[in-house]
Amino acid sequence: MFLPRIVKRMSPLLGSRMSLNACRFASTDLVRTEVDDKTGIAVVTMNRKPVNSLNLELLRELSSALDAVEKNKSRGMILASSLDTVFSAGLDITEMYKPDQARLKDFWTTLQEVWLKLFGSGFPTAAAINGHAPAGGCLLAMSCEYRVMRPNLTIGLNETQLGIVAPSWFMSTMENILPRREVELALTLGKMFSTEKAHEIGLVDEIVDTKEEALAKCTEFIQLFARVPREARALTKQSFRREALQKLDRDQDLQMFIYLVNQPQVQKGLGLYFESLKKK
Ligand SMILES: CC/C=C\C/C=C\CCC/C=C/CC(=O)SCCNC(=O)CCNC(=O)[C@H](O)C(C)(C)COP(=O)(O)OP(=O)(O)OC[C@H]1O[C@@H](n2cnc3c(N)ncnc32)[C@H](O)[C@@H]1OP(=O)(O)O
Repeated sequence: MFLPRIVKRMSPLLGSRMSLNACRFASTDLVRTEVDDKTGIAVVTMNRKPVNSLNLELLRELSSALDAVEKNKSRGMILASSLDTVFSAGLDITEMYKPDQARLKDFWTTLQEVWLKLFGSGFPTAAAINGHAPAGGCLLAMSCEYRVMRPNLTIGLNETQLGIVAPSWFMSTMENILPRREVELALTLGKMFSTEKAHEIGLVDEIVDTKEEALAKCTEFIQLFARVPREARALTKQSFRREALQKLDRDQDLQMFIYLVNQPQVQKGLGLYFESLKKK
């Protein structure tokens, strides 16, 4: 259970430029939320070693962090990772391989919830992609309004490479950024883009060398909205994203997921993939 701890502290996060700003922290082991008092922007940092794979607990805490950002009326939110080379490895395969059925249901429902809150948020969002972002990691980054990434990393929806199918709302999220043709190719190939290629096609907005620069660029993006009336901005964003949001029929999607994941050939594929990751 996520219990936000709100305390005043000096920010160690953004280096010397921001170190004098007092921050409010609402943190757990898996997700750290820090609101800069000067900018009013919350940085939500995923912290699940070794690769921020999204298990039920991490998803629950992300969901609570998004609620806290909304409730605190933050000016915006930056999603980041505490890890040096991985933003998020996507869904935790162990949640889907030989799953406990009740937990599997909870897991998928919580993932839906996180996406609905992040993609559908009224506040501005940006992703500081300071590491690889395959599959579910790419979904989180794409659900934000702006993406800043370090060089020589990879990002994409690689599901077909694993023998599984990205749910239609993963597809709609990519389609909110890239032209349809590009999305179809990326999805059918299960393409992982380099940072540089992702920037060239517009999947990523800026490339920077360090995490600190990524956070600074995300901050600049969010500050673009400083003079735009908050409600008007929020309703415009939500209206623009409504079609994608409304297309998700949560019950039907859950049933389809449970059915497909439990298919013997999908279980076999997930098992082989998981083994190959371990042997790497
Ligand atoms: C027809 C049927 C259709 C559908 C039904 C089924 C499903 C529907 C749902 C579909 C949606 C899926 C979305 C997903 O997100 S699936 C997950 C996809 N993720 C990946 O493919 C990423 C895999 N990981 C990597 O590529 C690398 O780990 C990464 C580049 C992120 C980092 O590399 P690095 O070299 O730094 O670390 P590794 O040595 O590879 O890994 C360290 C340990 O972490 C474990 N690991 C990695 N990724 C995962 C993961 N996603 N889940 C669980 N565990 C993971 C890895 O095994 C290593 O473990 P140890 O060996 O140290 O024990």
